[in-house]
Amino acid sequence: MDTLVLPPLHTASGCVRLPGSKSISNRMLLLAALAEGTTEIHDVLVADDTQVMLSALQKLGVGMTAIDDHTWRIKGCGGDFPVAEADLFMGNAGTVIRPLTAALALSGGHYRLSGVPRMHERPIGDLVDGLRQIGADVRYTGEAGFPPLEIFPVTIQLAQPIRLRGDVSSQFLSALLMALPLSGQAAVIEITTELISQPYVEITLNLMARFGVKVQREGWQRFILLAGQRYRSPGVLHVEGDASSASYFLAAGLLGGGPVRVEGVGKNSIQGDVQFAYALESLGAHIVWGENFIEAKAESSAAEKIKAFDLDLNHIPDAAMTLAVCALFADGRCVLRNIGSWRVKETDRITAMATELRKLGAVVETGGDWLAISPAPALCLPCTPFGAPSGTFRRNVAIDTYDDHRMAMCFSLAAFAGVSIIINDPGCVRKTFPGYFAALAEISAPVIALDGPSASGKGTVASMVAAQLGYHYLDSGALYRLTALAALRAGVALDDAPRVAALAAALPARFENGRVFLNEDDVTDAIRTEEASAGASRVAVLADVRAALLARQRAWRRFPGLVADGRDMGSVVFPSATVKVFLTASAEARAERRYKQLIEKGSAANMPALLHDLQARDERDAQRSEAPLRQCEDALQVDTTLMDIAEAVNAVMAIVEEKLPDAV
Ligand SMILES: O=C(O)C1=C[C@@H](OP(=O)(O)O)[C@@H](O)[C@H](O)C1
Ligand SMILES: C=C(OP(=O)(O)O)C(=O)O
Repeated sequence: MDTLVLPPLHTASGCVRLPGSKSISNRMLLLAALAEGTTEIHDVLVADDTQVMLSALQKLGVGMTAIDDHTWRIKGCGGDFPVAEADLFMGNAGTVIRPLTAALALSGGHYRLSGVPRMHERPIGDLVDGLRQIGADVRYTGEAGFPPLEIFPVTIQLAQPIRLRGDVSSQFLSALLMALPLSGQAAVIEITTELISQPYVEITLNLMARFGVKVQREGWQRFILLAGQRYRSPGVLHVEGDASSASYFLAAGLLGGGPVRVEGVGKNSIQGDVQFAYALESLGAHIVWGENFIEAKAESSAAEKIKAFDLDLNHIPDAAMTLAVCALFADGRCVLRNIGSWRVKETDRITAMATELRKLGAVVETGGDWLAISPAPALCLPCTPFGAPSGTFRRNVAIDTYDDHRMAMCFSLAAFAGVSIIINDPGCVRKTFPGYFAALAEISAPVIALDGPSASGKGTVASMVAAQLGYHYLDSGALYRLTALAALRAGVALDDAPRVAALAAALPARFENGRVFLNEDDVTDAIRTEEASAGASRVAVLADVRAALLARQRAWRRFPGLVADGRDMGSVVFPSATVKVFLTASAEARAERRYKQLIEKGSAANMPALLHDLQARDERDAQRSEAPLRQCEDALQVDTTLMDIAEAVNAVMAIVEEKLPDAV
């Protein structure tokens, strides 16, 4: 089995661009297929659950074109699927099997729907009961009440109100609501129980309205659809960022100090899971709402535990799991109520959560629909940005994830206790967020920023420190050299900022085993020539180029950590770096090192000229308006004038040991 070892995490800050919402993506894709006209949907989630929907629609003969990974053009078929008989694979996607069962039951075809073994344990009986009341012929081919299913063509009759249970999953109501307009008849749904997860039904009603179908709602008990309503394409649609996925980063903002900003959802989101932010506020987070972002940070900079809570979380069943892991950091017993639906999701989440939280030392009580968590005294830590005590709590605990993406994602947050956590089968996040761990690393993986003037030895020292720690290594100067080389090779003038920046943004660069490639071309030596060096220094003054390379450099921040060397690592690229070192040496010492290097290579060298060049370069680097070379206030200086390489590495390692003891 694959495992991921997360290092102890201490701080989190930065910005995460959220992937598209699963709930919105799958609804929009289906409604676009059921509509008349062509719909272009942007920012569609790329993950297993949406792939299941796309593959099913494709198999049903719906006309679909991928404009790019995230953008689909769907030619609606008005509910009349071109393929009238098919076997469809539903994976473990509730947002696919429930709505498609209803839509196919009304479509007049013959279909078989099956999924992964866990899908065959997830109930669908209430939906099938509802569909049978209108004459649908849906049969269980395995155990009654559960997929797999077989659907036969019939004539639908909507004489009576449909009586539907709403206490197992809201997806049954959403599914019926989305399918009923296909009948063209008037319809009434009466909910015979409490309706859980209500905000998801609001998403359904909102998106149906965008496709031109209105539903009258009387409380959460009666839903009325007038006859003759048909879905019509609204043209172009955008999917919001996923609010459930946002919960992990917002929680990281609280546990790791923050601020952490998620982009793609904001105060006008149609997803109920944005209400997670209010719950987090009651734990002590400071939340800022924007039009298209939410930001979280710890309320106070003093060492404080987060506040214990007792909350009804029926409205945010998915994001609620994130709160269960936050409870590890609370100052008392926390209770999560009204979460019975957890038992029938990707796994029995109440049991799974209790089992894994106990491994971390928490005392956990469970009921049919609730969970209470009393953190182990050792895990009752002050918020870790302010320094976690070490050595007293369980480290290297292996967390089982039960093929449940949310188990993997929310337990990653336990690493903010300053302990390393092993996530078993981390790939299960592919259900809704394949890039989750990369995104988490970008805001939380430890960074050691090593800045300094040219020839200070920072490249050699940084790569040796990275090797000792088992960290990744970013040679940011190489990116500027690569950009210059790419421009020279493409015949682009080095001061043509827009064109050089475009090259930088799309640089087909690879770093492998100490070699550097542009496409398939090994350019390790080519980027070290005088021409490339001079070019690098020219393109590095262009603001557009620096901006284009910023995201690329930040993407280097991966677990277990990063050593980054350059001139603006601590000031611009990784301002929240845990360790910042300014590595310097007298101009004379640096010129002498250069001189020796050149002589060793058999090149001609002239000491006074080298010294003059270095001083001129220092001056240029310090004076430039974009990210000038300077020592950050929070950086420690290491002067290597009188040191050899081993001594310089030791000096940096001593700082790392002090600031990041668990890395060494
Ligand atoms: O309709 C939806 O998009 C969803 C509804 C919720 O399920 P329940 O209604 O079963 O709680 C939620 O847990 C699921 O991830 C997505
Ligand atoms: C419950 C979930 O998924 P599904 O859509 O399969 O119900 C979930 O994503 O947490």
